[in-house]
Amino acid sequence: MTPAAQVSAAIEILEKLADNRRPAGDVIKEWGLSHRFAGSKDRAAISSLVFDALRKRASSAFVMGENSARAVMIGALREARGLSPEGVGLLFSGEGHAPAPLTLQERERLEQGTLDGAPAHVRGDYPEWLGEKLEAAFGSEAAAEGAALSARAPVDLRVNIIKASRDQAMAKLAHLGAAPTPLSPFGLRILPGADGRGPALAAETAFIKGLVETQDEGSQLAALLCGAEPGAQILDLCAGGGGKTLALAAQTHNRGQIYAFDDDGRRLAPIHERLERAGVRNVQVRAPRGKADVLTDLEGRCDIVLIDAPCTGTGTWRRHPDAKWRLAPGALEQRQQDQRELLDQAVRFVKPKGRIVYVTCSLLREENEDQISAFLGAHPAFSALPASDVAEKGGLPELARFASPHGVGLRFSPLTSGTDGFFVAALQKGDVV
Ligand SMILES: C[S@@+](CC[C@H](N)C(=O)[O-])C[C@H]1O[C@@H](n2cnc3c(N)ncnc32)[C@H](O)[C@@H]1O
Repeated sequence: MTPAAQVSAAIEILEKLADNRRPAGDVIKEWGLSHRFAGSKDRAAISSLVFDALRKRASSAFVMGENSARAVMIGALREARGLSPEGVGLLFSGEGHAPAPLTLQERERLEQGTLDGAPAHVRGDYPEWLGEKLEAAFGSEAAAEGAALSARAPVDLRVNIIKASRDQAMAKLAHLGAAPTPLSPFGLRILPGADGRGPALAAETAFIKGLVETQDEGSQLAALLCGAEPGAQILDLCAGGGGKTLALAAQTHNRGQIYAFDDDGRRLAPIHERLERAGVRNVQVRAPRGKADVLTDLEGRCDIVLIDAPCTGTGTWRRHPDAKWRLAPGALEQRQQDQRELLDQAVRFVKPKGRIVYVTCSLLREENEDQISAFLGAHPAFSALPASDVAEKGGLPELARFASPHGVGLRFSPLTSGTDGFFVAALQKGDVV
């Protein structure tokens, strides 16, 4: 397919997405199945165009003065890809499978359209209904945070220190331009290409041999801030595919025991292969078994209970830009309910002086600081560790500068830390001295 035909396909997919709240990945896959002539490189290029347009959907529509899929694509070619009006015009030639030529008005908008006077939710490319909540979290920086969330994310890797040092892994990935991440001592970063596509990591020997795992730097920091020491008893209560479980196993140097649980057994499925590849030997996977309580034996025994809570994922919009437009207020309420229940459930596993580490990849106070203050109100036996103590325990005292301005915990975001958005709070059983 020509680049112009790929743009036509992206517009077709954006039209389908405008009518429903379906995940973009599903609609792109469907398009591929009904257009068999498109090869894998075409599909990747189309997917990248769709994601760029979704990242900048509101600002592109504003610049173009219209919110059709075509207008959003045209605007995003300028806003996300920096194409000149001439560059866009070359793609919109009307020849073959290219989209129809630019109208006079479209060209004019491309040349002169600006975000001057645009409201914060447009400048920040997020849904209007979330505006108040993001302002509660970020004040006058809400639009700037949103704009940072609407940029492309790099590919971050965590070096598996069970198998290699960061320098050794970096040398193996030098051909991809891998460089150290600024905050995590085990992170490597690979920047996306001009077309927005990342490297084919699954084919890399360093990945196949378990030297590296894909993990955003913010997620690496959240795992480090658990302060897990070799020999610790750790319950990873929302282990999912095991991203944090693997990081904790490396931090504990395979010593002690990590119990990986998730109430959705299907989500745990990839963990077995990942543990094997990483050379991890101190993880027990506790899959749910009907109504049986598979965690009873852990009551009162854990040094750390990690709750990597289900959340709105507002901190990961760089990687899942469709999620911001699909998010509905009801989903936020449901997640808050899940989080409250998980915090209550975690209590029974913590031993005296042990702690709950509560993590979300959300930026909303409702899912973060507010949850923690409600928990502390209901559970006087627990105290929040100050951000500086959490950072210290994680071996990264300099992270104390990310202390939340809204009370307990630490906050990371694309604008402040260059990572996905994450919130981390540690709640100790017993007084903090
Ligand atoms: C943010 S994801 C976990 C990601 C994972 N820890 C990682 O680092 O790759 C949240 C997980 O919580 C699980 N979950 C939701 N409600 C739960 C509950 N009540 N008990 C245990 N797990 C739950 C979901 O199935 C989902 O896999």
